[in-house]
Amino acid sequence: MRTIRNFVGGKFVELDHGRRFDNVDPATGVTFAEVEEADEATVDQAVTAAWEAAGPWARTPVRERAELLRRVADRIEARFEEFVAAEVADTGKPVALARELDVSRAVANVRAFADVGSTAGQESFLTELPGGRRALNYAVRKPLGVVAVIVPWNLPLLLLTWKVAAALVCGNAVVVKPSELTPSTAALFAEALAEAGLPAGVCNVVHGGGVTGELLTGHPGIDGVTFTGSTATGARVMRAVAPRVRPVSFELGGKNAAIVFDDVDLDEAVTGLSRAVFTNTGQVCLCTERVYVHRRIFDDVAAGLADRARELRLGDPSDEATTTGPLISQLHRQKVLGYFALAEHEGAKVITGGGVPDMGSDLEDGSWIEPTLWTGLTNEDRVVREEVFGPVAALIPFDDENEAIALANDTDYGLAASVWTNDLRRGHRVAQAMNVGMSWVNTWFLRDLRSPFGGMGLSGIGREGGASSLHFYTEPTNVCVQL
Ligand SMILES: NC(=O)C1=CN([C@@H]2O[C@H](COP(=O)(O)OP(=O)(O)OC[C@H]3O[C@@H](n4cnc5c(N)ncnc54)[C@H](O)[C@@H]3O)[C@@H](O)[C@H]2O)C=CC1
Ligand SMILES: O=C(O)/C=C/C=C(\O)C(=O)O
Repeated sequence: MRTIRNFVGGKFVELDHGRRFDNVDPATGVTFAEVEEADEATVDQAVTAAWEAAGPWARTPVRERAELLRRVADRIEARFEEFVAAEVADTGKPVALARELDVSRAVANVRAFADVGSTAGQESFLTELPGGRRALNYAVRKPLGVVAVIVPWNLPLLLLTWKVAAALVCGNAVVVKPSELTPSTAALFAEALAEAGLPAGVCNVVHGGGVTGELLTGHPGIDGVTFTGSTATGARVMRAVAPRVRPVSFELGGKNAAIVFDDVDLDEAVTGLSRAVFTNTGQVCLCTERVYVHRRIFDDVAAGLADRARELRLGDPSDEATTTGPLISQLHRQKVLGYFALAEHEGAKVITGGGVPDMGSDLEDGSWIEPTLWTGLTNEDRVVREEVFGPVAALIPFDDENEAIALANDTDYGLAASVWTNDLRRGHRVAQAMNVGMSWVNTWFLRDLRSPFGGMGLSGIGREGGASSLHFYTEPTNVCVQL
């Protein structure tokens, strides 16, 4: 069986402590690789390698750093299908989705940050003082140093490249910890870095779960942490870095709302909502789990969305026609099934799904789940308040715009929202009234990588993307020169 190793100081290292964990295909339940777990010494070596590489890398001209990143993007593109296969094996997601979303976005992320980083300007102000004196203020941005990058299992390569490319173009060195459930594309990415000629130690990859994560975030050599994952783990990371007061960037969970007004083109809205609820088996932080629908079209939207759910093709992820894979693990399925039971206990009417599908003998040990829609719930119910992170949504009627806004904003999260209407003014007005980091009108998950991305409330701290990433991954020193 293949062994996935840690990448430290530009090399894959073999550990002799014997601690390994299984890499399981969630579509079949079959273990197909094993992974060496990074212990304290390995994490320390990775941080030390990063620390030693950080100075020379920061002094490398930004256009050279950007050029190197473009070579990394070329290497991912050259090995595109290998990356796709690795992502499919780790996550069980359909091959078409891995191509269209995960690996394409990885290439785009790396190129986007090469561009953003190498074309960024700096702030400057001409300061005019009483008596005609003048001064020039300008800010020089410096990398943080060594950044810990901790990413989850739902979009493993997309999220890894989103953070690593931005950190590197800014002149930081990084230590990345992918999820223990999805280590494969991080290992391939390390190979792509070496092929592109990234100096040893600038990017290191350590494997493991929460224990390895804590060794990394608690390491005194870490100068900043960027994390995507659950709110509970985000809080633990914050506690780990608090004694050394290091900057954090957190993109956490969501309980995202869609608002559907009665002037929509029904077919178009239902198609968009179906993407928003079911993409990646509902395992995207941006996925919609609350759909507020104008009462006049409530039954039509519910019926239309239920039809779309039934049309999804669950099956072998390597089949080009498959639209929907399993959940990431049996453990996660137990959590989602717990919410199915809770929804029924809270009085939900299940309009489609609600259980475990019969997938036939080859896939029966996978963590499959039925796309599920509920009506009959209110904002008081726990399933309407807590993140499920599965292919589920509650549909709730409203009577007017103000009520819809109040219902959508009635949450402790604040990541994303979508508004569906053909009234231009209402679209802008309601999108702006959402207490979220990202608000879409008549679409969902349409991304411009230069835009700020992140959430408020329990959904996170800070923004990444475009200039927001450059701000997080650097510290400005303001210089004031009297003229
Ligand atoms: N993007 C998102 O919004 C995501 C949300 N989730 C939510 O979180 C729930 C739990 O999923 P998990 O895999 O347990 O997410 P998690 O937040 O615990 O895991 C994310 C990453 O953090 C690492 N990690 C875990 N404990 C850590 C610690 N103490 N210090 C540093 N790193 C640590 C994990 O190994 C993984 O790499 C899901 O059911 C879902 O609701 C999960 C993944 C992504
Ligand atoms: O488009 C992006 O940059 C990110 C999308 C999704 C997540 O961050 C997530 O699911 O965690």
